[in-house]
Amino acid sequence: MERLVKQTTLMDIPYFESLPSNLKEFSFGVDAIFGFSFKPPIRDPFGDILKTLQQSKLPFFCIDIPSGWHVENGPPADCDIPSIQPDTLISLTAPKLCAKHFQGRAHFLGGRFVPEKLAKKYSLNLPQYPQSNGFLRLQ
Ligand SMILES: NC(=O)C1=CN([C@@H]2O[C@H](COP(=O)(O)OP(=O)(O)OC[C@H]3O[C@@H](n4cnc5c(N)ncnc54)[C@H](OP(=O)(O)O)[C@@H]3O)[C@@H](O)[C@H]2O)[C@H](O)CC1
Repeated sequence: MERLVKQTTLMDIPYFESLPSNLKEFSFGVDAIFGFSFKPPIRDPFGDILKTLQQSKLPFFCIDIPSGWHVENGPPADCDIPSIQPDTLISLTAPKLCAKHFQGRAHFLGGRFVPEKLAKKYSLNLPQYPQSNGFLRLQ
């Protein structure tokens, strides 16, 4: 049985010790398991975890890189390899190449903290954020 644990440090966010079995009762999921350091093939126990999340059909808000995707190549070519298909993608600082494979509903960019000098140095083509907003919708 799943046990909800109360975290006593940091932000005091409660978490489950194991994946809840009633995923269908949730309205959406936030996927922040892996980022740009993920190197396929996926290792245990994350394969089963991603498979369960994928089969839940929940809409996922993916942070930066959808879990199971390669930072540049995107989702695995073999559809039997589990990965998260984002409903919404929230890229950080700049969209990574894998975002070209995004087919979901909305794509946002967040992380307005790159100094102009640095953006010029690395030829980063970053969009203009409206007013003082810290994020914007790309698609
Ligand atoms: N740092 C910045 O300036 C920015 C970071 N951004 C985002 O933040 C994440 C942080 O990424 P990172 O700390 O590199 O870690 P990851 O989230 O990518 O995960 C690394 C862990 O994943 C394990 N791993 C890797 N491959 C596999 C695999 N095939 N199977 C299972 N586990 C895997 C890895 O384990 P190791 O044993 O291999 O070390 C790590 O534990 C970054 O990704 C960005 O999304 C923003 O871009 C803003 C700027």
